[in-house]
Amino acid sequence: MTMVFLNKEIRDGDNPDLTEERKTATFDTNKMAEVIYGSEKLARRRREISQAVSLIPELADSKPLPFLSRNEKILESTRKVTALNEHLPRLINMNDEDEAWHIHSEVIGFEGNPLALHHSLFIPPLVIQGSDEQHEKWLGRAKRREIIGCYAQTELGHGSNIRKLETTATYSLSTQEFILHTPTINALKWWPGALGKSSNHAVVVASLIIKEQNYGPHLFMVQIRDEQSHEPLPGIAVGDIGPKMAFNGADNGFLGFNNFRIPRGNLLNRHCNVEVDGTYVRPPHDKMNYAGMIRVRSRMAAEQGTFMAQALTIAVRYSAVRRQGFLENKSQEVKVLDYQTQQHRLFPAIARSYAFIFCGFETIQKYETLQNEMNSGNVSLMADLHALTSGIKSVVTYQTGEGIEQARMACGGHGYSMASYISEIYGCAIGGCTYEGENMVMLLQLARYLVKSVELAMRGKPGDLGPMVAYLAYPDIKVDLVTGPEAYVKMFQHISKRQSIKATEKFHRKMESGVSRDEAWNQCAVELTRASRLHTRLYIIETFIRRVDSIEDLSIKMVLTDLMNLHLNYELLDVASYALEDGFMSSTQMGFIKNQLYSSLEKIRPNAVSLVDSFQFSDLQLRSNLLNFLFQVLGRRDGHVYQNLFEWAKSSPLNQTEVLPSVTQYLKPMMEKAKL
Ligand SMILES: CCCCC/C=C/C/C=C\C/C=C\CC/C=C/C(=O)SCCNC(=O)CCNC(=O)[C@H](O)C(C)(C)COP(=O)(O)OP(=O)(O)OC[C@H]1O[C@@H](n2cnc3c(N)ncnc32)[C@H](O)[C@@H]1OP(=O)(O)O
Ligand SMILES: Cc1cc2nc3c(=O)[nH]c(=O)nc-3n(C[C@H](O)[C@H](O)[C@H](O)COP(=O)(O)OP(=O)(O)OC[C@H]3O[C@@H](n4cnc5c(N)ncnc54)[C@H](O)[C@@H]3O)c2cc1C
Repeated sequence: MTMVFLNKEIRDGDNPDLTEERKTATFDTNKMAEVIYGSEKLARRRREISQAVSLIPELADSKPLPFLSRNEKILESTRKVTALNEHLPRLINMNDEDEAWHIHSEVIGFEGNPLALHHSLFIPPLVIQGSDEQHEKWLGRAKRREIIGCYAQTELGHGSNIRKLETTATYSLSTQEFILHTPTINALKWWPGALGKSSNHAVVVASLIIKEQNYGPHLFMVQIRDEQSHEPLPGIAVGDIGPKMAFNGADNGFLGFNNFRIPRGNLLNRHCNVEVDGTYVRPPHDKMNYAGMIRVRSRMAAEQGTFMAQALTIAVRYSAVRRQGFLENKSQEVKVLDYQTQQHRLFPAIARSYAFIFCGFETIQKYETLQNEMNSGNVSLMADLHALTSGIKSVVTYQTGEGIEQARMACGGHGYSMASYISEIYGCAIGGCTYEGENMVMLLQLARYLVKSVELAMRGKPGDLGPMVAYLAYPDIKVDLVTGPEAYVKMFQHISKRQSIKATEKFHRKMESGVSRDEAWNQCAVELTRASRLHTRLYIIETFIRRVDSIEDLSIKMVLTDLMNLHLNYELLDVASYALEDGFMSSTQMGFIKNQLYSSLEKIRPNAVSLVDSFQFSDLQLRSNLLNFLFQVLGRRDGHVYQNLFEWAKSSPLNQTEVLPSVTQYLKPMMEKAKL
């Protein structure tokens, strides 16, 4: 059986415009996939999994998802995820999180499903915060999916400020239980994915109260529904919070407790504990209970890079088959991908997708190191990684939203149709600006770290700065951008350093003028968030350069160098005003950057389709299902867009009858009345 991804193997039936694009590539997409996903084995496994899934009819969508009601979406996503469950052990390595993620996104798409958070937010905190005994009790059951869980932290009244969560877990000395209680409407848990209708367990975050003292947010394992009847247990109110911008195949929920009792052993107590007599045993780090959030944020760069890559695959392929307008040759309209404006819309976003994925691999590895260190009691890396991942999650989610929106606009009218699938990807990805820490809030967390680092540098202690911020103490030496990437890094370092120092100095001046610390912080917050973004963008650039440096295959290195140069020039141009302001960058350099950018667009043009093909998303993943639905969508690999759009429209439920009730009940009488 042939794999459907090779650019060498060009299928006869493909749109000739796309075939032509694939022939111009200077590299092999399978080789590029190895670089994107980390190794030959990982890339091959993804292809094998996609191939295997495409051969199992019950894993295909039974209808185009946008035509389903909310109830149907939940039913359909649950049907698919439970069918998938049956096949999983045969299709993937069950201990491999990346394989699990890949296969779920193949089968489920972006609509969400009632088990998505079971694996990403219920099991991980149990692993991280639960003791061996607690693993024994719940982990096996959770992994076997005997129980379904979610992560219930956010409340109606509080999401960002976790210290003010109002759900209480009060220790009862007499019964050695915790009493969970929701004192007000505001204290209802609100938002947790899969809580509304599907889960029967939840990791609940509640303020721990012992002898009237509040010890802050802690994690508790709570059974919320009966395992047989699935009815909520007495003392529990639970339900769905209604439709959302996206994720409508998932049941985000609310949850309230009325003096609901759980055993003392349900406090997840690997790192902290409440002893029988109510003695509190502190964790080794104050924010140990937040470790799970660092984990999720550390995965967001790669995740969001992949979301953007999917939208770009759709937009770039479509742009290569969409012909409109003329350039020099007036006998044939051009592919819209030949317009410089179209390239400027799409190619920098392709570069960012690659950059985010490369950066993501580094942050995931950093988290794994942290996890190992934490397991042996060393929490010294937590602050650095919290700062880094706070910045990264904020920058990548925002820029991914921008990139996907550009991809949609680049598809013109058809991008606005749900047949493009881009709006669904956008709805899901843009949620990332909010979930796992609202972006501004997280940028301000990184800013705390930057301000402290600048203060250290100011106090003449550059040796105390961690490697990520060492540049804050570097001297300013002008650079010649012609010399290559290192000069770009130095220019970016100058910009980032200057903004961090400016924001810190402003903060200090405010306090010196008598403004309180908190108020001064607020009055500098915009400048502080700017510093955080610049620092993070610098970090992403550095990870991109590191990755390209490490590549041995020459053809891959050359095209990735083009992509990296595009990224460097695009990013620097975007923030150039910071360096022009103090004369660090000259207007001649500014002109150089622009010219480099335009020349990068030209260099990338012949490789554009193959750069997105290299992500190796199957048509199923892009909701262009090969088995059941030959008529979806814009991003299909074979490029046959128009006839499939027509089939898509014909399948709309509105077209199942010629005359709708809206006409007979309202329009017809109106027109009749007008004739009288
Ligand atoms: C299956 C495939 C299908 C494809 C489709 C699907 C795909 C999408 C995939 C997933 C998406 C689906 C669903 C999304 C699920 C979302 C879940 C959630 O959102 S869970 C809830 C997340 N909530 C948050 O993130 C809340 C954010 N707030 C906070 O983290 C804290 O409140 C905040 C802002 C950090 C402040 O905490 P606070 O206790 O008040 O601390 P201070 O600000 O006072 O800081 C004190 C010091 O502590 C340091 N700190 C803070 N946090 C940490 C930490 N985690 N680690 C280490 N240190 C930390 C802080 O820096 C301060 O240090 P200094 O005093 O400055 O030294
Ligand atoms: C799709 C989705 C899935 C989710 N899944 C889950 C889940 O599974 N489990 C769960 O527990 N939660 C979940 N959440 C909730 C999510 O984590 C919170 O919505 C998020 O942390 C933001 O908190 P908030 O809603 O309180 O926003 P708010 O904090 O109310 O934000 C509103 C505005 O106030 C600003 N703001 C707030 N505090 C500050 C500050 N200190 N400084 C400056 N500005 C500030 C913000 O920047 C924002 O502009 C989910 C949310 C979404 C959208």
